[in-house]
Amino acid sequence: MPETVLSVTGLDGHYGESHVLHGVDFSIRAGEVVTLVGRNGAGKTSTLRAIMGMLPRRSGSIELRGRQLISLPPHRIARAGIGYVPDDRGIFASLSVAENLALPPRARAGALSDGEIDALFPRLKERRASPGTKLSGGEQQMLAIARALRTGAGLLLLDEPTEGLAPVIVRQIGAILRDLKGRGHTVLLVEQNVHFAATVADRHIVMENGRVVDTLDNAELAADPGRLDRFLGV
Ligand SMILES: Nc1ncnc2c1ncn2[C@@H]1O[C@H](COP(=O)(O)OP(=O)(O)OP(=O)(O)O)[C@@H](O)[C@H]1O
Repeated sequence: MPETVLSVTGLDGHYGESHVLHGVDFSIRAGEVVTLVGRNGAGKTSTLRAIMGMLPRRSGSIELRGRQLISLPPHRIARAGIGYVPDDRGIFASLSVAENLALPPRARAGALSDGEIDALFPRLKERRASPGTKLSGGEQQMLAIARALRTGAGLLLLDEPTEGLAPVIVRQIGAILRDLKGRGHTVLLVEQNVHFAATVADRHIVMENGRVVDTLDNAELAADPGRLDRFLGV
């Protein structure tokens, strides 16, 4: 069995007085692509933010390859090897593609080289000198993923990478995720599009009211496509 990369146990999280995560438990093994699914407000984004140290109050345990992260600040968590692509993608509009890519330091061994980034994201190579403002939503998403990979992050957290993108671009993002999986990367993504999720992920973690309420793999999803419906309200 591959090693456990991320282990989240009894994770609680608050925004001020608002208690939004109630003992979240799950783990992810090396090379897995796993989705977090659930209704709006279920706590998916907050879970990613808690893992990155960005939720103001959090408690419980978050281990990255056995290293406890719960008390570390976000920059130390990023340096430990987690790349985070938030739902707004975090692209600097006034900087070019090349400048956006070069922004975070190459923190670790295993970082993708510029050549590898160009091969994986040919569209970005063509647009190296374009400012962030001139990029389509899909290009921004690719740039944000490329930027995370360039740091050497072995674990990627992606918040709704396909949101608002045209089907042809969604397929390209899917191909990139499958390529990354083939290279041994581990990915946790929030995904509303269950059909897309089934084409890229090994396993799906279902959240409701700040808790994990079900976990199923693709074979289970295929055998019982209605199993997610009651959680997603479809
Ligand atoms: N900055 C914030 N301040 C206060 N409460 C927040 C904040 N962000 C989210 N919440 C609350 O936390 C709960 C979980 O929200 P979260 O965004 O994690 O859910 P989600 O499953 O990612 O849903 P969505 O797809 O709508 O983002 C919700 O009740 C939400 O209203």
